[in-house]
Amino acid sequence: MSDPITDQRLLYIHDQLSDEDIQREVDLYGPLTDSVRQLIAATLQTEVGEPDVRRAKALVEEAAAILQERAIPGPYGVRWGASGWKRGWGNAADGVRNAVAPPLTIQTDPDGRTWTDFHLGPQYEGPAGLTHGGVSALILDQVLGDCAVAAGSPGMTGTLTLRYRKPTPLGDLHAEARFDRMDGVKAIVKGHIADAAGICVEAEGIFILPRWAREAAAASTAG
Ligand SMILES: CCCCCCCCCC(=O)SCCNC(=O)CCNC(=O)[C@H](O)C(C)(C)COP(=O)(O)OP(=O)(O)OC[C@H]1O[C@@H](n2cnc3c(N)ncnc32)[C@H](O)[C@@H]1OP(=O)(O)O
Repeated sequence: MSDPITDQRLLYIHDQLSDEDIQREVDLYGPLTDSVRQLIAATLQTEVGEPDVRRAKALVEEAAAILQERAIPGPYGVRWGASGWKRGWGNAADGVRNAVAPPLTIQTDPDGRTWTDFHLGPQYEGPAGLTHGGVSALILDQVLGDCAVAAGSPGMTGTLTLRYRKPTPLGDLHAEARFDRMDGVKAIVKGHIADAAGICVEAEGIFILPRWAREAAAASTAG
């Protein structure tokens, strides 16, 4: 018997929610996620005294207990409403309900260029005062992956190759990607992260629709 926690296919869910219901959820959970994001930065930056730290801890635990009273048992998955509105709200890079996400708001131009202007706070630090290299990889994985989707070739990341050309500061940054070419079932996408002075990290990604999804797509076309 399949288990929704371990069988990825069961986490692609068509729940038929209306756009109005989805918008209500965005309006409810978006601000909650922003508050938790503020909390993460405040936890890192606070210099208040011990009693206030202990009081804050108790309040955070109380909030967590309220939210856990009724909760899904595992990942959020990817869900679609009745109109096709897609919600990857658990996504670590751009999930509406994921306070770990910077978050990214990714846009695609008519010519297929996919891009985002975003801000990295102190919680994304690696080297002193600079962006963690793994966080750069997270962002580029998402932006390049969305570019593959926009090009009509969605897929899992098979290979992501990065070149860290110069240190990436924290703060205001820009990432973008362009579809390069298809090589059989592999979509090749290239992109970068830049600060105001230029490119910090270059990336090339190979995105592949998993075999099970290719077979399902072929079966539905044949049917
Ligand atoms: C359904 C869409 C979902 C979109 C979600 C986007 C989320 C954001 C991006 C991510 O974070 S994805 C998470 C990180 N990636 C993974 O966890 C992927 C784990 N690996 C896999 O699931 C499979 O290995 C993979 C889908 C990448 C390939 O499996 P397949 O069974 O489809 O590969 P197959 O053996 O049929 O090979 C097809 C072609 O791809 C090539 N290939 C396979 N794995 C590769 C790889 N890892 N890198 C580069 N090329 C690869 C393979 O050589 C072959 O090339 P040729 O057609 O030229 O012969």
